[in-house]
Amino acid sequence: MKARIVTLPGDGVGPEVTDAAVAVLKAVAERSGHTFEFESHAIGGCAIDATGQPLPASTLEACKKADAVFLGAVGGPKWSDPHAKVRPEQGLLALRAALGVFANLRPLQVHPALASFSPLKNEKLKNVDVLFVRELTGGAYFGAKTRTEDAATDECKYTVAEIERVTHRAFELARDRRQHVTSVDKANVLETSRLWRSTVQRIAADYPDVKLEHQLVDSMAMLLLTQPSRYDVVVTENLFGDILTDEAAALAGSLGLLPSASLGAGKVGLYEPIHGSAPDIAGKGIANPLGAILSAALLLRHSLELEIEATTVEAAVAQVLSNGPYSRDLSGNATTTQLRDAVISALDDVATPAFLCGLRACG
Ligand SMILES: NC(=O)c1ccc[n+]([C@@H]2O[C@H](COP(=O)([O-])OP(=O)(O)OC[C@H]3O[C@@H](n4cnc5c(N)ncnc54)[C@H](O)[C@@H]3O)[C@@H](O)[C@H]2O)c1
Ligand SMILES: CC(C)[C@H](C(=O)O)[C@@H](O)C(=O)O
Ligand SMILES: [Mg+2]
Repeated sequence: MKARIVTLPGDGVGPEVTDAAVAVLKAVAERSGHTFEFESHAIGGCAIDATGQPLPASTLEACKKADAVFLGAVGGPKWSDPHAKVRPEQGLLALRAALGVFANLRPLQVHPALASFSPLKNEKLKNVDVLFVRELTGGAYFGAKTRTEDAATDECKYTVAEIERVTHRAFELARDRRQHVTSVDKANVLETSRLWRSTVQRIAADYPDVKLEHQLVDSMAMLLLTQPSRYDVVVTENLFGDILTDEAAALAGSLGLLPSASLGAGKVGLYEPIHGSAPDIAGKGIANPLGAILSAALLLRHSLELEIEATTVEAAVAQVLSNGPYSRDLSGNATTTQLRDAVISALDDVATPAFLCGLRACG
């Protein structure tokens, strides 16, 4: 197949991990006979420096025309003045809104070789396989903001329609997994959460084969650490999902490991590792690229519908996690490019005839 992929490397370690993900996608294309065309555009702090805007119109236009968009990370201390009028993160939020990608899928699995990096004991790490479905285009991130000398507000608003569409997505995903949805809210305090809970409860009636439970976000933060294998699909609002998934990454062993796919009703998906621009390690060539590479696998699966190719990349990453090399966040010495090359070389070990044929209908 032929696909056009827009890359938005962004700031800090963003370009370093994007380079690795693109190299893996190119290696997949070479081996399976697909043609992927890449086009890079500016977003975030580097776009502010170049154009004054965190999401230049030319970047957004290119993203809307693409088959899929891959983003590294945005932000950093250079653009973090609390009084700044424009911020890199605004570019990312505007992009998510413009693409209408309301469902942010963040899968968590724990590789057995990384058990010692997790705060959990071995027994509790067994069978951890959680899919977070984070609402991505509503809530406090997108409500009205006010600021005076001595006060500030961020409105948190959700409409029924916004809750319904992400809930449907979560239940559909649960049907193909272990038929269990946990909806996380703060319904004991927040009106938006009470609307969330009643809407999720109503939608659940359309999916009698899927079990629903509700959990308050504060206790969920604890349960995620103490009983992670209890959870299958976890659906929650924007801010809670942001926080819980960084916590989830700690269970996996490093923030550098978790991927994400942001999907909407339209064709274009946005793919990014869940970590940020990691200013403390940027430019050193030591960022862990595996979250970015796994995001590329999600791109293959969800936007290009190349399931065999996606599974092959995931198997290659799993092989690297079993055998090494490991990056600094996992107590190794491997650089970002060494990890990238190790994954590409592992592709050849795990490749199946179906992968090598791609859509060329060989044999
Ligand atoms: N999607 C995004 O673009 C995104 C996501 C989160 C944060 N940010 C932005 O990134 C900037 C820095 O935020 P932060 O420091 O709170 O979070 P961060 O995720 O950038 O870093 C947190 C910690 O995790 C480490 N880390 C992150 N990614 C890593 C990787 N791939 N390999 C190894 N270690 C890694 C960092 O070195 C740091 O110690 C902020 O401007 C924030 O807004 C952007
Ligand atoms: C950079 C920031 C706007 C972003 C978010 O909060 O959504 C990030 O933390 C993430 O998890 O993708
Ligand atoms: Mg985050």
